[in-house]
Amino acid sequence: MTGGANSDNAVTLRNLEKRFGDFIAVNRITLEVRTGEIFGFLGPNGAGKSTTIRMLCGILRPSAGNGTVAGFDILREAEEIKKNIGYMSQKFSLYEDLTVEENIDFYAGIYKIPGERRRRRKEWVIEMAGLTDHRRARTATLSGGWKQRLALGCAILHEPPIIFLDEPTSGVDPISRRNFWDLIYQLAGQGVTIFVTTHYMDEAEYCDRLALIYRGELIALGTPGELKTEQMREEIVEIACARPQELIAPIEKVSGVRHAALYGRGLHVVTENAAATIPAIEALLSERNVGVERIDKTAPSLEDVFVSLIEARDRQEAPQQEFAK
Ligand SMILES: Nc1ncnc2c1ncn2[C@@H]1O[C@H](COP(=O)(O)OP(=O)(O)OP(=O)(O)O)[C@@H](O)[C@H]1O
Repeated sequence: MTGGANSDNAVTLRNLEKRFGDFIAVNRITLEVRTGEIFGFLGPNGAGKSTTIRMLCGILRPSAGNGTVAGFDILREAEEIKKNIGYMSQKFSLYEDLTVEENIDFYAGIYKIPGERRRRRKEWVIEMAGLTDHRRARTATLSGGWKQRLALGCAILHEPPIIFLDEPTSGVDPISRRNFWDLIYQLAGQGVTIFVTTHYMDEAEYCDRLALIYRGELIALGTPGELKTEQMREEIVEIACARPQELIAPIEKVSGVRHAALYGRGLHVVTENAAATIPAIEALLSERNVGVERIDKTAPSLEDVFVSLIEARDRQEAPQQEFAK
């Protein structure tokens, strides 16, 4: 296969698998990412997200299966893929001892960007990252948000059509995260495909489509809206009350209740049947003399959906096992 920017799919995976000895880190994942899409790749720690991204970027060889990135075969055309993607990990890959400009020059050299285009791209990165007044500052002295935008700029100096971001916002403050996502939207608006892993549910909501992986397997795929309406078999009861943390254990003993978790100032209870659960919880709370400000059936959040899908998978595989985040 030869590469091509005109393909409808920026990424395709067919039964992609990675084994480390006997351990299966990525288990036959099949999916497609469309050109220009912001695709979120989610899953608990150790689910296999980074391993998948490393195979897609041509850094790690799959044990089985195949795939393409920017139209290039991940098994046979890894070098072409590296030229056509940007990759940024949570570690940012910046040289702390170098200045902002020196870091940009270093990456421009790696990507072999020639003269005039190099100057133009360098100015673009400095402006995009808001570093005009700090271009000669040592990178070590920059705040986390600035480093993050500089790292993104360095990763996309060569204007790749596809960008892989592996937990790009971990460890930066909420305002910086928001600014970072504004940049992501701008890039996607220009037709760039974004493949991003994150642990933050608000960021998952910003994605066009999401894949959830767990223990190396793909367990859900769809838009945030589809996942909330189609993937969730249980219903959610939201409770606003005092001392919600003390109520988790007794509520989880109510018949039909699968799980209860703190949510804002109250609780989200995952149940087989909200209509039956609400009176049972009301009775329990009145027995304990806990005043309830509000108790209602509500739409699930993405976090509810993910917790529910992961717990369902755990029950299928090992009925006694508890989900450890
Ligand atoms: N080189 C390796 N050798 C052996 N096991 C590995 C190797 N790389 C990853 N693993 C294992 O594969 C599993 C998946 O790891 P991976 O880093 O892909 O998870 P992740 O979903 O990215 O997790 P996190 O959110 O913590 O980054 C983990 O159990 C990890 O310990």
